[in-house]
Amino acid sequence: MTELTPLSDALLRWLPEQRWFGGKNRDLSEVSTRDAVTLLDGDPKLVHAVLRTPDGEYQLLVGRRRELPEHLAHARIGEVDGFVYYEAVHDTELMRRLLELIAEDTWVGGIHFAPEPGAQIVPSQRARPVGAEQSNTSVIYGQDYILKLFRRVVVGPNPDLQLHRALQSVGCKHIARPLGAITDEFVVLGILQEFLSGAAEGWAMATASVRDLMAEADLHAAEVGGDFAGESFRLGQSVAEVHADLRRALGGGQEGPERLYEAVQAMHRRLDTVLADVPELARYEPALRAVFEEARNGPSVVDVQFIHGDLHLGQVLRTATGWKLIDFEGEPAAPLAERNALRSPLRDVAGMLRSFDYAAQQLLVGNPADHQLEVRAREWTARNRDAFCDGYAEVGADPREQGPLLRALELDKAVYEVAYEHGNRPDWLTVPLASIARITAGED
Ligand SMILES: Nc1ncnc2c1ncn2[C@@H]1O[C@H](COP(=O)(O)OP(=O)(O)O)[C@@H](O)[C@H]1O
Ligand SMILES: O=P(O)(O)O[C@H]1O[C@H](CO)[C@@H](O[C@H]2O[C@H](CO)[C@@H](O)[C@H](O)[C@H]2O)[C@H](O)[C@H]1O
Repeated sequence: MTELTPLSDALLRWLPEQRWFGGKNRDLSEVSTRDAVTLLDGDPKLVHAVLRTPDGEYQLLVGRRRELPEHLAHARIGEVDGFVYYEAVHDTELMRRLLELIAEDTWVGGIHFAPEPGAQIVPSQRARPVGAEQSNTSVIYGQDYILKLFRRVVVGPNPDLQLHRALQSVGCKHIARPLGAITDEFVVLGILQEFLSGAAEGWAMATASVRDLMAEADLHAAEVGGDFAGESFRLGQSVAEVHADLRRALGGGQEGPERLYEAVQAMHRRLDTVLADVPELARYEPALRAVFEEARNGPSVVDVQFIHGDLHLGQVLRTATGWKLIDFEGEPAAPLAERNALRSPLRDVAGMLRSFDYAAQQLLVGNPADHQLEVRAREWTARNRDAFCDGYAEVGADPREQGPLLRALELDKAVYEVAYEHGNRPDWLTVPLASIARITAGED
C-alpha cells in the first residue's frame, strides 16, 4: 500500500494512452504501485513511484496539487481526497527539483542523485519535456542538459549509462557527454546528459528528404535539393568510428560457429514469439526462416563487441560539427543479458539500413497506391543505404561483404519492429510488415 494506491483505477484508464507503455495489446485488469518515495513535500508535492503492470514495472513521477493550473491540465491522471495527481514531467517546478538533487549529490529514500565525476551542474534552468514520441521520457533544462527518465524498471547494469561512460573515457566525438545519474541500489532510473542544442534529428532530416523527392516525382534522388546521400555517407563513417571507440574502450572478440548457430536460433525464437502475438506475420514465416538459415552459410567466425543495439535514424543527431549517436539502451523490451552481451556490429548496420526503408515507406502508409511514388521511395532507400555502407567501409569492414548475415539481421530487426509497433504504435504495424513482404519476395 502506498500513497498512490487509491489512484489505481485512474492509472488503469490513463496508462494505455501513454506512448511509452508497451503493453497496449495486453489485457489490463489491474495495476498497482510500490515504493512511493517523496522527493519534494508540500504543494506541489513530487512522488517517485514504481507501477506494477502485466507488462512489467514502469517508473512514474507523480505531481500532486490542490489545484491543477490550466497549463498542466493535459498531464492530469486523477483525483483522490481533494488532491489532483498528474504526470510531474510537465511541471517545471518539480523537474527543477530533480536537477537540484543531482547537483547536490544526494540520497532520498534509497534513490541516489549524483553528478558524474568532474561535472558541474547549474540547477537554475527552465525545464520542458521532449515533445517527441519515445519509449522513455526526457526533460530538457534550458539549453544545457537533458535528463532521460527510463520508463521500464530493469534490475541490473544499464547499457546506456555504461556505454556512455566508456565512450567518454576514450574521448569519443560522436556522443553527448554524460553528466549525472539517478540510481537506486539495483536500477538506473535516469541519465543526465549534455543537451545538443540546435541539433537536428536524423529521422526528421531523412523524412524531409523523402518528402522533397516525392514532391518532384519526375526527378531522381540525386537531382533534388534535399538529397540525403552525403549525410548518409558521413553517418556511416560516424557509426564505424563509434564501433571502433567501443572496441578501444571495452575490447571485443571473435565467436565461432556455435555462437553463430545460437544467434540464428535466437532469430527463430524471436519469430516464434512474435508469430504468437501477430497472426499477420504467419504468411511470411517460411521465407523468414529460410533467410535466417542462409546466415549459417557465411563466414563461421564473427567479430563481436559492445554495440548500440537499437540504432535507427531517431537515435542520431546532426550537430554543426557532425553526427552524434544517442540512446545506447538497446531494444527497450529485450532482456538485459542480451542487451549487455557482445554482439556483431552488423546488428547496428542492419538497424540503420532498416531505418532508411522506414523513412521512405512510412510516408506512403494510408495513401492510395501510386506506382511512381513507390519506385521513388525504393530508389531513395537504395541510394541512402549504399551511401551509408560506403561511409562505414571507409573506416571499418564493408558490411556488404557479409551479405547473408546482414540480410538475416535486417529481417530479424523487422520482426522485432512488428512486435514493437504491435505493442506501442499499432497504426504503424503495416510499415515493417510491408518491408518483410517486399524483402522476402526478393523485391529489395
Ligand atoms: N543529448 C541530446 N541532445 C539533444 N536532444 C536529445 C539528446 N538526447 C536525446 N535527445 C532528443 O530526445 C529524444 C529522445 O531521446 P532518446 O534517448 O532516444 O530516448 P528514448 O529512449 O525514449 O528513445 C531524441 O529523439 C532527441 O530528439
Ligand atoms: O528510440 P527507441 O529506443 O524508443 O526505439 C524504439 O522506438 C523506435 C520508434 O520511436 C523504433 O524504431 C522504429 O521506428 C523508427 C521511426 O519512428 C525507425 O526509424 C526505426 O527504423 C524503426 O525500427 C525502435 O525499433 C524501438 O526500439
